[in-house]
Amino acid sequence: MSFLTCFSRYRTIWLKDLDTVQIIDQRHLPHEFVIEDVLSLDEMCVVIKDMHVRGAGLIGCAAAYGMYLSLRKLCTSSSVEQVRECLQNASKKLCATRPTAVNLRVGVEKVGRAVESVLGQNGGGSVEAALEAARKEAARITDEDADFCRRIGEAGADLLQKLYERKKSSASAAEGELKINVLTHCNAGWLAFADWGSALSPVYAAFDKGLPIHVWVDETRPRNQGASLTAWELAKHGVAHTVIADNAGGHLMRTGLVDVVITGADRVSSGGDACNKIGTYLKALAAKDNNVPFYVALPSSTIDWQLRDGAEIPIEQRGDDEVKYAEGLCEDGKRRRVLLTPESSSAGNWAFDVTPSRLVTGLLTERGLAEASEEGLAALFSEVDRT
Ligand SMILES: CSC[C@H]1O[C@H](OP(=O)(O)O)[C@H](O)[C@@H]1O
Repeated sequence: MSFLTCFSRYRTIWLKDLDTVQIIDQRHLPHEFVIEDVLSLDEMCVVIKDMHVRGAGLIGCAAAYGMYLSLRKLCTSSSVEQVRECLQNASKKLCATRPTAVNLRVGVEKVGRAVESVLGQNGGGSVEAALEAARKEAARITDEDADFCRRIGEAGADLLQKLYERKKSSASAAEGELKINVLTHCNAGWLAFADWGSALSPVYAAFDKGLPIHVWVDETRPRNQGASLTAWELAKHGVAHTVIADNAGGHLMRTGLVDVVITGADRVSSGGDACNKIGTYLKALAAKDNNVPFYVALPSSTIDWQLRDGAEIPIEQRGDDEVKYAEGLCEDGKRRRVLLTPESSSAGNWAFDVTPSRLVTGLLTERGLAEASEEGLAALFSEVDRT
């Protein structure tokens, strides 16, 4: 079995046995592949907050399994009231870990509702029934996340194919030299979801169909998810890519080296504003100025139907050490953290920004492409109750 085949068999989260959730601890990538056992709600909160797992879809799945793990600690004779209390406490703790990606809150709420539906039956249900309902719902959310992302890939590959055909008909380069250049920011690949990814899923689907494709990978300071995770994923899949400094994108767009920008999102408002990793907004501005299409790829679980204006999305601020220090593998093969700034300097660490819908060419969802507007999203998801 090749290295690639080996990794393509992994999802990012799974249940090993009824007491143990397993995850890939992404802090060690790209240099080490480490699987971590998560045994309790409190451990899951640390895993999410300290970003052993990250990415909107994946933290939604992790939070759902966190709700399940909280119930594992109850004794079988616990009352319905104790089950409800336990879930309320778990929900509060999980929602406090990372505030921006809406998938986390949605995962927590869905498990809460699934458990409530069995508790409500015949005036009271057992702890076993509650546990089984929570486990099933967490698994369902995870499967759905993977399935939505796979479908985003199919829709996005068609889009990339069309861009390629257009480029072929207008380009002077020989066909053998033609390729589609995608620029992406942060990591919205399979590591950020249960599987496949959002922004990278179209890249994988197009590559697997034989489309010549190359990806410009923003390093994505301060945590470098592009340099360490996106580059690792693409390398494992065999996709040609080049890691670039975060500030290079504007120059590349201006000199015709980018055909399309595709990013993920942590929360999209019902009006089509897209909140994503800090720096995304600047890429969207540069894309607009250079007529480069700018797509945001997301499963519908990332849409916050209750929030119309992206300016209201809570922006997570993380510790200043993430900006002041960089971490990596040294020449002696050891991993170290080094200080980049004067010891006394303070640093600001806004983790996300919001790109207004007017800068977004389209939203790539599991149901296909939507215009980035209230009308565009409503047309694709007409069944959703927006009240
Ligand atoms: C929507 S998936 C990937 C998404 O998650 C990243 O954030 P983080 O690594 O802080 O969890 C980033 O915004 C990506 O686009």
